[in-house]
Amino acid sequence: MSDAPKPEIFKGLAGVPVDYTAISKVNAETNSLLYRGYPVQQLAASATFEEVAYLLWHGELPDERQLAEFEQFERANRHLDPVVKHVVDALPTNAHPMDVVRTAVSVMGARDGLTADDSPEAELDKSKRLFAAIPAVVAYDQRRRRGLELVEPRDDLGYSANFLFMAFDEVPELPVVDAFDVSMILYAEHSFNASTFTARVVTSTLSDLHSAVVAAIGALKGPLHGGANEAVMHTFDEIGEAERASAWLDEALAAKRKVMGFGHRVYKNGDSRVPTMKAALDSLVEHYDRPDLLALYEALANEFTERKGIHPNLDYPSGPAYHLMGWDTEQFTPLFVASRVTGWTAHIMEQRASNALIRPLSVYDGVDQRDVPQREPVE
Ligand SMILES: CC(=O)SCCNC(=O)CCNC(=O)[C@H](O)C(C)(C)COP(=O)(O)OP(=O)(O)OC[C@H]1O[C@@H](n2cnc3c(N)ncnc32)[C@H](O)[C@@H]1OP(=O)(O)O
Ligand SMILES: O=C([O-])CC(=O)C(=O)O
Repeated sequence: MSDAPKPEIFKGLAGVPVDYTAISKVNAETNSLLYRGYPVQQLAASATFEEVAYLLWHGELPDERQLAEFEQFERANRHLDPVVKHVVDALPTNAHPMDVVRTAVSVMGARDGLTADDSPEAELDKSKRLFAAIPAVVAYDQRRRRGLELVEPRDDLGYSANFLFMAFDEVPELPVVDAFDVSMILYAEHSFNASTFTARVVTSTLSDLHSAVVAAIGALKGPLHGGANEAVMHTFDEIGEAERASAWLDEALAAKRKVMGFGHRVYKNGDSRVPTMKAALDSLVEHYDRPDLLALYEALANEFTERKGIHPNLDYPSGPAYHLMGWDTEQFTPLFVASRVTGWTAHIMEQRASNALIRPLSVYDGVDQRDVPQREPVE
């Protein structure tokens, strides 16, 4: 090994700014999150997810006419492509739903007539079509696992109501639609998180939009990132009831386990999105009359934050919220995909508009140069 001084490295790129972005601002100091300048809490309170998607792509909220046009486009592109359905049907029901949605997006890419066209118009068109098409994959995947038939979309319903309708074959009640829409808005965008950065790395090689989204889905699947919303529900199942939270935590901490749904790379004093998602969870708890679930939520959050000073992130309230709506636990992260595809594609377009190949340096830390041993030729 060389004994030359080693340059400083920033493991996990922690704290390293790598580019500018105009899409969102995560501010840990003020505990705030802005999408194109708008506080996410205000958007969650007064905009629909369709409006937020439009905002992320275009930089401005739509006016009435623009929104009507976009809604019409989204409703016209909601159907599950029969070829995608055929592929999904061929996958085993024990395949993880994230593998299914990743495969479905890959099939969509291979079938997309615009794959090679990276003009801004084509990229926007592909983004909107992915946004419209992913809910049918996620909803159908849950149904096929339950042995149920595909439910066709309804074009008289908004994005969130229709998404839930395709999954559960009934028009959901308003508090449920509202909570779901809030979750979609909060999950939509979060600057250079691991999956978005992955999408930007793939785009930086001048690869296509679908390839970047497929790679981003792979990054989101991990439990340190989007997979945590599923993991939170497994934790709740393990604990069972509020009274057991403290004893469960004793064991988890003694075993040096990570407690899923807590902690964040950027926010160290709490995730800006949690109060809004917690309010949505509260309304669901009331709607479904599940104070027991809320008691467990509070018991674990209070105990862990008090002991370790580590706060819940967005996945902590989202997990139980999706559970109350009736989603299977393994479908929680695909719901995150359905939302984050808006942020990913906005970043893909931003990266392409001002591209530089992303290729950092490594510091070699292996054996010094040496010669390959010469073997005697075998007689
Ligand atoms: C939408 C999202 O993607 S939000 C993130 C979702 N992910 C999770 O909820 C998974 C659980 N959380 C974690 O693993 C981490 O908090 C991360 C990966 C999100 C952020 O991690 P980092 O910024 O790299 O912080 P790091 O992992 O170094 O944590 C610092 C210390 O806090 C501890 N810590 C952080 N989060 C947790 C946690 N959830 N449970 C237990 N300990 C934790 C670490 O073990 C570490 O302790 P140490 O200094 O004694 O080694
Ligand atoms: O920003 C991050 O590192 C993770 C996160 O909260 C997100 O992607 O929403």
